[in-house]
Amino acid sequence: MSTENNVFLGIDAGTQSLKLLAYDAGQKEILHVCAAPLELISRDDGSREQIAEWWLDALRQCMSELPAEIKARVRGIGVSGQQHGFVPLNKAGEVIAPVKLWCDTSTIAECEEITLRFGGVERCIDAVGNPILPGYTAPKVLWLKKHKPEAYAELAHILLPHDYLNFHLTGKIFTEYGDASGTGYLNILRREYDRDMLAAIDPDLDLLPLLPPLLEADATVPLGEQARQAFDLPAGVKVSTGGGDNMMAAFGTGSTKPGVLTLSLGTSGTVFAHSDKPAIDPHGDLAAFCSSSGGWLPLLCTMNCTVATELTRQSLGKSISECEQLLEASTAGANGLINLPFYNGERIPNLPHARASLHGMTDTNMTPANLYRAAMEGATYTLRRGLDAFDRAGQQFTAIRLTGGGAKSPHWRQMIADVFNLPVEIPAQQEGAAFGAAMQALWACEGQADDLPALIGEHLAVDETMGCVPIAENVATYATLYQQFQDLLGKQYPEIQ
Ligand SMILES: Nc1ncnc2c1ncn2[C@@H]1O[C@H](COP(=O)(O)OP(=O)(O)O)[C@@H](O)[C@H]1O
Ligand SMILES: O=C(CO)[C@@H](O)[C@H](O)COP(=O)(O)O
Repeated sequence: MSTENNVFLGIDAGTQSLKLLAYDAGQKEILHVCAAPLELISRDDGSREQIAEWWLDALRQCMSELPAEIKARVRGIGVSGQQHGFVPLNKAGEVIAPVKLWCDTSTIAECEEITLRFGGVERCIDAVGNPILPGYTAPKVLWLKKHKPEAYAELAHILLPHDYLNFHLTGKIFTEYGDASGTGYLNILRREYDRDMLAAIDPDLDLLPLLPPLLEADATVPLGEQARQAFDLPAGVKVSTGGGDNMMAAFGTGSTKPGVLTLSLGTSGTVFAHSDKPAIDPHGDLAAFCSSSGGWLPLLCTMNCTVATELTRQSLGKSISECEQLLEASTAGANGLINLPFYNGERIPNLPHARASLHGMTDTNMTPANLYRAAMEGATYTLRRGLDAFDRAGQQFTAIRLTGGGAKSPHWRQMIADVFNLPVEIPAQQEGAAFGAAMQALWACEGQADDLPALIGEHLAVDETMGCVPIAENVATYATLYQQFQDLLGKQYPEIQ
């Protein structure tokens, strides 16, 4: 089928903003990108929540900015969403509680309870593929039962953020394997909901009927009439299944075939690669997720990526460009300062109780430049542990595709190349998750399911001017510094060894 003039929309509901991207598949051109910021509710008990209606407000705002001539050419929409959030709906389809997000660490007790009932961490990993961690959806469901019993009594549907946006667009409740694999209750080996895990979450209620049906990755659902009218879109628009933001970034960076390592520098930091078979990490560092293209997507996620750089930047009262200058004015190792950046606990390493700490402070190194560099280095070293995990699994890579807001920083790009000792490539289409969602929509709506990597290869370009290669001298320095960071981590948190 011809893609001439056809436009595909990618919607990415990230933690800090919702973005809308319009891609002209015929001209291979991004026509429009806009974003609406999102607030975050943070409490000292580790709660990190958003109100689902905020995402709809943000979507309405972005849609209202999309020019009518582009809207008229829209054929498909793909939705990317921050993973793991629990959107509880009642029978009427109304959201009955604030959404606990991927970065919420208030459910440590619930994780322990579910893990114990299921038979221990090893059994969770062996049977289902993943341990039960505070970021995942499973403990959030038990948390609602324990902390908001009135809401739990009304619970009729358990959705994820991107499922909820799809529900708003289509009027239909469904999900897909990628995002569902981040719940903790999808058995990633059998690719079905795990009844034993559901019983471990709530032994008193059969949760299975509350879960959305799983659609295949290349399925589509018609845009609902209500959304079509509200957004002033043409008839015949289809919505693809979408997926978690990392699954969509896999489309947007080319990690839809083995051998391409993607690193995302967003609120969270992630390192992931496509796998044609289930990839279970016995250490539990790589989450055994499914992809949203029919395969699997082993992934390491840290909760403190631009969280670390942003908190430091804000406390220094500097702009992003001033912080770039601070990086210029500092050298590898931040003159001895080391930041263990666990501001609201951490997913990997699994330290939900941890708090950030600064080490090696002297009367000469406490400068804004060293503080900012140490935050960025700490966030980078925790991601470097992802490459170690892929090494242990026998997967090697020749380059890194970088995406997420932090990829805009030239100094961070060079730091990644030096710490990972791999060339860094920057996709020309920079909004990896939103572009990936548009690519999934193109793939599914135009019936081009046969050769996804070829389709991606046709549309995805690498920006040759923005890439960088490791600098030998820095690689050697950072190898020593990374080892120092690892040693300090082991000393501070012996439980992770
Ligand atoms: N040049 C830069 N240097 C460092 N961080 C940056 C730069 N540009 C953007 N960012 C950070 O990127 C983050 C947003 O990234 P994004 O991937 O959009 O996040 P999310 O998807 O989690 O909402 C913000 O915290 C922002 O400060
Ligand atoms: O929890 C994970 C991955 O397991 C996070 O990557 C979230 O999906 C949030 O993404 P961003 O808002 O940082 O893009």
